[in-house]
Amino acid sequence: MLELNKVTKRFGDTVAVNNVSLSFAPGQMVGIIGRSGAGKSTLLRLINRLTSIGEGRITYGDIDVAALEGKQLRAWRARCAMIFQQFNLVNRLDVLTNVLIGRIGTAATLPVMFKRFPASDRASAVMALDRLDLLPQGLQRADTLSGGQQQRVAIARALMQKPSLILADEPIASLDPRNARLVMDALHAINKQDKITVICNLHTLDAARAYCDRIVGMAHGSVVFDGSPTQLTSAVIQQIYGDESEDAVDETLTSTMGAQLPVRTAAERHLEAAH
Ligand SMILES: Nc1ncnc2c1ncn2[C@@H]1O[C@H](COP(=O)(O)OP(=O)(O)OP(=O)(O)O)[C@@H](O)[C@H]1O
Repeated sequence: MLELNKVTKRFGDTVAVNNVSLSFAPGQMVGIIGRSGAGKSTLLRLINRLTSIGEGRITYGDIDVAALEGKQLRAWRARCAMIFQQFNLVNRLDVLTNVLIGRIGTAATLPVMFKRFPASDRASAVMALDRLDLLPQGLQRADTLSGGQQQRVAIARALMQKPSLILADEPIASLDPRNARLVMDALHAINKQDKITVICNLHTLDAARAYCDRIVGMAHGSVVFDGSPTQLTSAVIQQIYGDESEDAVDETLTSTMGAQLPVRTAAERHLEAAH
C-alpha cells in the first residue's frame, strides 16, 4: 500500500501540494484530475522523489520514501515507473534500445552504456513491444514513430523496470483521440493483467471516467474529491475546475470511439468481470 500522510510541498510562496493524505491499494487504477497548476504533477513527482518531500510522510509498505538514498533511491524510482507527456525517448536510438533502457537503474550501468544487454533482457523487451503491438517498429528510430506509438514505447520501457506502480503524468495530453485511446487501453490492460497500480494525471474528465476505478480531484494543491467516477457530480466538477468546467468535460476521446476500438466505462468492465 502506498500512503501519503499530510504531505505538503512548497516552492517559495507557492503551496503546490497542501496537506494531502491518500492511500493507494495495490492494483488500483486512479485518475488525478484538476485544472492546470492544481498540483497533480508535483504529487506524482513527490511519490517517486523527482521532487524532494517537504512536509509529511510517504510510505510504501515499510519503505519510508523520504529516507531513501543512493542505490535504494534508484531502486525505488525503478519500482515506480514514470510516463511523461512528452514520452522522453532517445530519438536517435531504435525502439528496442529505448525499451531496453528501462533496465538502467536495475541493471549494471556499464554493460548498458555499451548496449550489451543480456539475452534475457532483450527477450523481455521484445515481449513488451509485442504486447504493445509495436514489434514491427522495433528497429526503427524512435523519432520516426507517431506520438501514440512513442508513448506506447515509453510504456514498454516502463514495463522493463518491473514496476509496482506506474505514475503517468498527462500521458495523453499531446495525442489525438485515437492514439489517446490506444495509450489508455494499454495502461488499463497492464493495470488489470499485471495488477500494477496506475496513477494517472489527466486533464480531461472523460478519460478519467472511462478508464479509472477511482478519481482524485485536486484544486489549489488540496484533494477536494476522492471517489468513484459515478460520484462525480456537476457540483464536484465545478469545485475542481471552477470556471474551466466546460473545457474539462471535453468528450472527444469517448465520443469518437470507433467500432474497432471499444472503450468501455469502468462500470461496464466491472460488470463484465463479475460474469
Ligand atoms: N519546480 C518548481 N518551481 C516553482 N514552482 C513550481 C515548481 N513545480 C511546480 N510549481 C508550481 O506549483 C504549482 C503546482 O504545479 P503542478 O505542475 O504540480 O500542477 P499541475 O496540476 O500538474 O499543472 P499542469 O496540469 O499545468 O501540469 C503551480 O503553481 C506551479 O507553478
